[in-house]
Amino acid sequence: MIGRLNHVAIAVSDMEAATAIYRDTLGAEISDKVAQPDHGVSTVFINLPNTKIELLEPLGDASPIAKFLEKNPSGGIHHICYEVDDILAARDKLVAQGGRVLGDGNPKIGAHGKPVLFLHPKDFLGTLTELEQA
Ligand SMILES: CC[C@@H](C(=O)O)C(=O)SCCNC(=O)CCNC(=O)[C@H](O)C(C)(C)COP(=O)(O)OP(=O)(O)OC[C@H]1O[C@@H](n2cnc3c(N)ncnc32)[C@H](O)[C@@H]1OP(=O)(O)O
Ligand SMILES: [Co+2]
Repeated sequence: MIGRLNHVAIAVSDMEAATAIYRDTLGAEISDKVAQPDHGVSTVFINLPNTKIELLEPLGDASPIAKFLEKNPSGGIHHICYEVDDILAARDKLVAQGGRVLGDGNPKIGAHGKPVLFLHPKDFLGTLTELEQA
């Protein structure tokens, strides 16, 4: 079902400090910061030869990453994102196997303009898992 690793997301409380680490210390090229109001986060992407790193900073009062950052104030790996050829077929198959899709169960448009959905971390080895339509 799953295909390419699209991105690994890291939650951060200070985006400027985080981008400085990737840009200045690790020598990576970073994207502009983009507000994603439908997702309660702001994002910066780091394009690597084989995948991407997504830096996430809370946006608004009800950010889904707020509690994670309370527990991990210096930041941490928040989720991984796999591409799938057919996100609705993947969702239906996972739900039929007892997997929990977060939110209302329907895909939302993600940071790359494609449908995404999230799977509960307790069903996937303690790892919050995002699926993105390829
Ligand atoms: C920019 C758009 C998009 C893209 O295109 O890339 C994005 O990436 S948006 C990214 C942000 N959006 C989301 O994360 C949406 C999905 N997330 C959620 O619905 C919630 O964050 C959550 C996963 C349901 C967690 O909710 P929360 O209220 O923060 O915590 P809970 O108390 O309900 O947590 C229950 C349980 O799960 C553990 N947990 C929580 N978050 C994670 C995590 N990121 N990785 C691993 N485990 C996680 C939490 O510790 C609790 O465990 P126990 O303490 O053992 O009960
Ligand atoms: Co993501």
